[in-house]
Amino acid sequence: MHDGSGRILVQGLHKSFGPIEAVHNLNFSVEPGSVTGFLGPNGSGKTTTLRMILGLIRPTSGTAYVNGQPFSRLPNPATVVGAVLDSQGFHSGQTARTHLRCYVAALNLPDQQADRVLELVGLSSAATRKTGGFSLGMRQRLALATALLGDPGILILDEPANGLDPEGIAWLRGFLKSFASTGRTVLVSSHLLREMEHTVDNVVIVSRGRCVYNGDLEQLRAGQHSRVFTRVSDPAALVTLLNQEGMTAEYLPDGRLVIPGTDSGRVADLALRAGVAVQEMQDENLDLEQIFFQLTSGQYTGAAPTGPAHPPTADPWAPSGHPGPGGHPPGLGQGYQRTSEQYRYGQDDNGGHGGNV
Ligand SMILES: Nc1ncnc2c1ncn2[C@@H]1O[C@H](COP(=O)(O)OP(=O)(O)OP(=O)(O)O)[C@@H](O)[C@H]1O
Repeated sequence: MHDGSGRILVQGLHKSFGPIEAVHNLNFSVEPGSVTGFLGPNGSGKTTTLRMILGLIRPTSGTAYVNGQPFSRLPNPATVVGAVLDSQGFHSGQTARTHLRCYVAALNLPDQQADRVLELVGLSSAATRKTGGFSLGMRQRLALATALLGDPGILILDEPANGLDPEGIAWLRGFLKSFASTGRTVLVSSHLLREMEHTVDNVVIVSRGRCVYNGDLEQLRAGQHSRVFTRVSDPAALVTLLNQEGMTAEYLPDGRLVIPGTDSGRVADLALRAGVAVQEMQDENLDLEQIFFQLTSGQYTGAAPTGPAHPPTADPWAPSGHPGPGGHPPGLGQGYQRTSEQYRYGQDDNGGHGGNV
């Protein structure tokens, strides 16, 4: 029997498709009573992970538990988990109600459950319309309605905001928050932080199949996410002292150093101790979007964040075939376009994803 906890637990999950390592040693839990965002750039392994949680593909190693059980062992899974991985699979000639009634029959539910879920997702007025004429937003709602048929305690949705207009996103936000507020569990993936920023309470952020942050969104926002750009007379001497103090620094192509997780006062003190002259110093505080970008090593190509501008110069960091200046969000500076490993000084113990964040 499942434990009824409403908890999703992912332990050491790993998936390779031949030479492609889609998911690498993922560990996280999703708790009931809150909305958890599963965030990461395209191709970072979100869908693969959700499919493993739902027992649709077998992990190379590791396990995912839902209510204390692997999904495949859940009795009556539709009453435990409602999932939407794809909102395209409707028969275009069927009405919304007929589509739902097929599932109602398969799940042995009362007929009126179809109309109940249509009402929950705000589609009652479209019950008799053929799904072929549905907008993307209506399809998303109908897919959600299908997932809700078994009155599940857990919802798992893959990119449910894709293609929704701002009104649709606001509706989805209200729906998911109210679902979670009744003590139920929501895990929702997105490659756009901005879409989910006001919807989720907790986030699991993945980049290249690895977890780079797992925790409270507010803590991520409130954490120490400042960095300093500086030009000094002897960068190597300053970097040596920074490293001794447990800090990291990177060289920018224009000769400046960028030092994450600190402020100009501390850097000035260290420069004095190192006996180097400071020629230029600038503080920068990262907003949430920039933090996300930094955590995902510049893989993120979502909505452009705002921030202090940096001089637009030819981008020597951009890998060939990738956009140069203008190909990355404005305001981030060139330091965020390249992979961190290429020019990082000092320690980096989390795979090069901005260890100070
Ligand atoms: N069936 C498969 N066969 C081979 N490679 C796959 C398969 N499924 C996924 N991949 C690869 O695994 C990696 C992770 O893909 P996945 O779809 O899980 O990422 P994602 O974060 O959901 O991306 P998106 O937001 O674009 O859907 C990608 O490199 C993808 O090409």
